[in-house]
Amino acid sequence: MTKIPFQAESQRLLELMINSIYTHKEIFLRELISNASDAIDKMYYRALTDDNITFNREDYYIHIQPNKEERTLTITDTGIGMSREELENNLGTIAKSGSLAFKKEQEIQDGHDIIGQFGVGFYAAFMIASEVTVTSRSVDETQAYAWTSDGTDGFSINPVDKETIGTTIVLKLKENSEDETYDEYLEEHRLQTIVKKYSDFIGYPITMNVTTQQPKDEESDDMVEVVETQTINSMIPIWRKNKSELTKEDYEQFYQDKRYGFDTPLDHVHISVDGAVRYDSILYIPENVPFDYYSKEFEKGLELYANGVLIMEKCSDLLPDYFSFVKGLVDSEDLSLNISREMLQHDRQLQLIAKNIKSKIKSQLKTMQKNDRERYVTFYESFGRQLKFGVYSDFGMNKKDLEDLLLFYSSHEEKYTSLLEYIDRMPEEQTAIYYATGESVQRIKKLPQTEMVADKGFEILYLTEDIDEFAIKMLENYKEKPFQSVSSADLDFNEDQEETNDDFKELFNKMKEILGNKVSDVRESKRLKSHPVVLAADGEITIEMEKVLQSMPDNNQQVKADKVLEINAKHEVFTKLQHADEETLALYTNVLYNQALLIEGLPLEDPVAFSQDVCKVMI
Ligand SMILES: Nc1ncnc2c1ncn2[C@@H]1O[C@H](COP(=O)(O)OP(=O)(O)OP(=O)(O)O)[C@@H](O)[C@H]1O
Repeated sequence: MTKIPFQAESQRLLELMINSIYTHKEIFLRELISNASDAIDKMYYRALTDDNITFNREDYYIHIQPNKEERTLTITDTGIGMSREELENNLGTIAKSGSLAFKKEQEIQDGHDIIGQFGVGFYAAFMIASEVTVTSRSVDETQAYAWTSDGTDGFSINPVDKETIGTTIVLKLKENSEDETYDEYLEEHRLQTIVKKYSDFIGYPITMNVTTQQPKDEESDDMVEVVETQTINSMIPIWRKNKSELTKEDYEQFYQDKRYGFDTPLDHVHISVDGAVRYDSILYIPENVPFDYYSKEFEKGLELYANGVLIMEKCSDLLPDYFSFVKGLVDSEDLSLNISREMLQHDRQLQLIAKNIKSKIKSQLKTMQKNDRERYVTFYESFGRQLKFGVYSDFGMNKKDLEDLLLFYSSHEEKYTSLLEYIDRMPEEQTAIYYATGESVQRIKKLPQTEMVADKGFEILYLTEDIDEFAIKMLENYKEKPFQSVSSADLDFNEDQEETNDDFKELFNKMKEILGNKVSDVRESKRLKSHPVVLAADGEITIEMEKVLQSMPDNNQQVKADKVLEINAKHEVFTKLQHADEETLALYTNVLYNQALLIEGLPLEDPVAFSQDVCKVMI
């Protein structure tokens, strides 16, 4: 039989893994058991929709058998099996395409990365085996096939006899070397320990023929070796266990086993509800942003089990988009097993669970925000953006749910603050929540607009992300305090300032004429102290929003802020303007306007003309 080569990328990953110095080689068993358990799940699920198949739970198991003489370890399952094509496709391709391209080779130091991020599952077998044979018979076929490979260049597939449906994997262990003894995977006790450690919660019995010493007969002291088949896992899924029996490490281990992420979760919630709807759930808040989180490929959702049987891997209806980073599962006795995806959407039980879960996540995050700020900031730096999207999307429908979870970097002690903390610190005479937008905190701090507000002793929120101002605009106010941009043209807390005098007005009109429709108005500034000029915006669209909208690929080019050029009448430059002849006034006006654009981080319309204007001023 000719050899079929591995796909190029699989081949490369395989080499990396076989030769990796990955120290936790024992996880190969977890991978194979987990595949076996999935295969039985599939069988169970199939039985629900196919009347020709009956599923008796007792008939389904995973059996592990070491053979010391032959140095083999065999893992058998009674799952759904694989056809010839499935063997070729499923075991010929490693992980998802593009995964190697994503991870640069030098970043893969110990294999941990590959296993964690992409789930190379089955291939982990080659860390300990020099040859792997997978004999499988699919539920849909009478002919079985054997897939064999030494993991180097390819595999072969041959028809073989197999009476029962399911899969048997024989691992021919590698020869022991100076650094590694592979014989340990032939020891019953070692295998039992690995199963207990990683696969205890698997919902089907994991059996093994275990040798024990027993008295020869009741009266005798003589012992004999007895071999009996034992179930070595407890079969109670972790989510059905009592919270008090579980440690933080158990939850973290489960997170890793389930490959919810490669990181250590920041927090978890274990919920057991026994009310109008009964369910158990474990939810995790990851620490790191998954590599595909902001791509189209990312699918949100929780695993959904109906009474211990996995019926959906990513049930998206269980999570609102703004909590799409949450990982975990829900298991409910009340869900019907053969429910379709479409029906599930309208299922009342599921809607109740989703609602419940949403408020649990919210309160968990609030608690973290209150009790462990450092951890919350880590969370927020990863996923705060998603919360702000949540405030903004669906026409602000969820803003009340989310406003207390938001943090903004603030001028007060230069750290993150919640909105509640902000208003608690507000002096009595302050009526609004002030914010300033810009590319970075450093840049915002230097904005002329912030000067007067800061001088008044009012705290300013520094908004540096694209989404920030959109979210703020959607919120409108927080506990009845309106949000006010320090750049907005109607910012006015200098009540005692006199009306702009008529002479000034005439000058401003002339300047407006010079600038034409580049600005909607030229006015005296009420916010500037030491700077001569600034741009403000009239109306709903701010300059920062204009920048964001213009940078988007859709046709937002038309959306422009109504820009107002504000002049500081107390600045020396203003006296110059007052005494300038027509030509000089045009020159100064253009220079000032361009300076204002630069301060805002807006592009100059004609940099060359600006440079020439500056030279003219200097000469
Ligand atoms: N024991 C088995 N019975 C039936 N199908 C199997 C078995 N083992 C593997 N497969 C099939 O081979 C595929 C590839 O397995 P592999 O472990 O490489 O990745 P995976 O299980 O899909 O992903 P991951 O390991 O990341 O969860 C599986 O998706 C499954 O379809």
